[in-house]
Amino acid sequence: METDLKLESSVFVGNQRYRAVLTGWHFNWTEVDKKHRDKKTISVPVAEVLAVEEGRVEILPKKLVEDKDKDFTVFYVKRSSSRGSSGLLWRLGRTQFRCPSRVLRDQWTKHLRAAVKTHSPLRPHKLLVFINPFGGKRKGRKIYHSVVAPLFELVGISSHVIVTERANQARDHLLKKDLTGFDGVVCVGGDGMFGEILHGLIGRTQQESGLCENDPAVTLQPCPLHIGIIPAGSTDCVCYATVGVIDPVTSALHIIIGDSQPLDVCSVHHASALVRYSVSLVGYGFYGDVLAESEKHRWMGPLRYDYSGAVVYLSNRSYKGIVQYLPADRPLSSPRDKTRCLSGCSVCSRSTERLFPHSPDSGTVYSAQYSQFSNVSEGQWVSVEGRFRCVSLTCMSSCCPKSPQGLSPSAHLADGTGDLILVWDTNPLGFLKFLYRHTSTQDQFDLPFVEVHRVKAVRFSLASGEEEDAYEELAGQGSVGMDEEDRGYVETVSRSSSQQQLAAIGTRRQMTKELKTPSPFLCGLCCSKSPPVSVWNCDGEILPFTEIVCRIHCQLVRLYARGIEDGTAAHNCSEGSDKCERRCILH
Ligand SMILES: CCCCCCCCCCCCC/C=C/[C@@H](O)[C@H](CO)NC(=O)CCCCCCCCCCCCCCC
Ligand SMILES: Nc1ncnc2c1ncn2[C@@H]1O[C@H](COP(=O)(O)OP(=O)(O)OP(=O)(O)O)[C@@H](O)[C@H]1O
Ligand SMILES: [Ca+2]
Repeated sequence: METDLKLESSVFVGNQRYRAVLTGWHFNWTEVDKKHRDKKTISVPVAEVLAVEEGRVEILPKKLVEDKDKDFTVFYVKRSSSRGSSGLLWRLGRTQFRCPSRVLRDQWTKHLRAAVKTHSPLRPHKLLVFINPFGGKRKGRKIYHSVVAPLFELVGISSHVIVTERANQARDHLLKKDLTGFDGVVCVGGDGMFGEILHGLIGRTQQESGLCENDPAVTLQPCPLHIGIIPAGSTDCVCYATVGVIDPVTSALHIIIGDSQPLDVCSVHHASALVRYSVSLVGYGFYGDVLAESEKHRWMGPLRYDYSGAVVYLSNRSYKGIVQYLPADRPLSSPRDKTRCLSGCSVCSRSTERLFPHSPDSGTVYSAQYSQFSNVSEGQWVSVEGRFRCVSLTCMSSCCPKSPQGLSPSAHLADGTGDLILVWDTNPLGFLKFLYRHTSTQDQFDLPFVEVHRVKAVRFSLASGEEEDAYEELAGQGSVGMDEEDRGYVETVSRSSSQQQLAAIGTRRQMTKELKTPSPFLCGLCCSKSPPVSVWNCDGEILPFTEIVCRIHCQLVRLYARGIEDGTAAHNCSEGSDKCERRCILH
């Protein structure tokens, strides 16, 4: 590997003379202008140089190369803020340079290309791309061919593109077909399509490692292939929460430079069998009901969630259940610490160090010890029982355009924990307040009927006899009137603990009764009886079981992303500074 990648010379950009410097992590060019003292420097981290081409090159509307002799063109990542989103938009920056001689031009192209190789080792050469032609507004194919493919072509990425013809085709392909030579898998679609890639890659990796996915106690093997998401779906929550914007160009550029964002994954089990994996939401009650309702209105497209959300809200349901959770070990953070997991997050970096102690960059030597689960004793589980509006488990903030801070604004993408949000039954206005706070920066956990815990596993069961009662009640629905308990009280909470836990954390038994005060305008809908059981929404899929066990697996997959870049954290990256690594935001 070439070590001396420094180079400095005069160059021209248009008619203006510049001093160009390649040093360590950065490529800078500064205007040489005697009149102005404030010299303008443009500084590009080498890791964000996309391509270096001989000549004056343009790629749109089609590739054009002129003046090949003393010229070279540098394509790089250019940032701009995005109104209404958490992160920054990335665009293709391009500068055409003219050198005093061809020899110098050749030196520049050679040195820049070598520096790029050294500073971004994870750039993909060959990608497997799945396009869902029916996702979101059905624009997947157009988005890929008009926006993404030209960028991949510019940087020389070869891609094998499969336009899916049926659901689960991408998952099955990844489970069975030869994947030799691919550096990563890209999905063009929404969260459902991402879910297919997630299941295919995790399943394939465990098959090849001889590991059993059914047992929640097994430490799974992290996937070697990176996942890229080109957003073209309805919610695009995974893209938003890992990039900060929903923008195909930004996502394509993260893929091109080989950014790497590890992601926690939750495995969901029922009766000793794996049911599904989740990265954003495992939700019972409100979110399960919204999903079930929305399936009836698929024709509405992305709007179906708002419509179904309103219908379900107005039906005013709550459900009984027993929730048990394992609190996170030695947590470095808390769901209410008001911090946010942003690009370069120190909490997640510490998890990476613990998980991969011998190779922080490549993540190949996996320390199974860190995420041990099998030696957990029954007494470590905390148990709560009662009636809930919703029970949600999220491995990350799950921010999305509907909720720019997310279900749990301080959750981390890659810390090996999830946040369990328990919303106890409450009156309709209280629940509306809780939902409404998701749309602003107001704290949705600062409500008396909401609690949140940082956890590594969760179990959900129906109260004993509840399941049979549930079926009986369902069968008799319509003829069964409301009894006193259902009518009079919305919050009947009983939290029980196991013997050992009583000793460890003290009694957590509590009974709260609050008079139900339905708002008059909701009467027609809200006074009908809740069905006895809800369904689980697992990243937008309805689970076929009610009683489940969930376990969070630390950093099981890696995405071509870097977490949300905070535009407000811009710092001045001075010319020639080697201290600013590629994590710097705006220069
Ligand atoms: C008053 C306004 C309240 C707005 C409340 C907004 C809360 C939004 C929280 C969004 C959380 C998204 C979590 C991500 C889940 C994804 O893995 C999954 C797959 O794509 N998406 C869904 O399941 C799709 C789930 C979609 C859930 C949408 C819920 C919409 C609620 C609307 C409530 C309206 C109340 C109106 C009262 C008259
Ligand atoms: N060719 C296809 N025909 C039908 N369904 C498909 C096809 N390809 C993929 N799917 C399925 O379509 C579902 C939705 O896809 P996707 O996530 O891309 O779009 P979406 O509009 O965001 O939907 P959702 O809101 O359910 O995530 C996925 O679960 C995927 O399994
Ligand atoms: Ca997490």
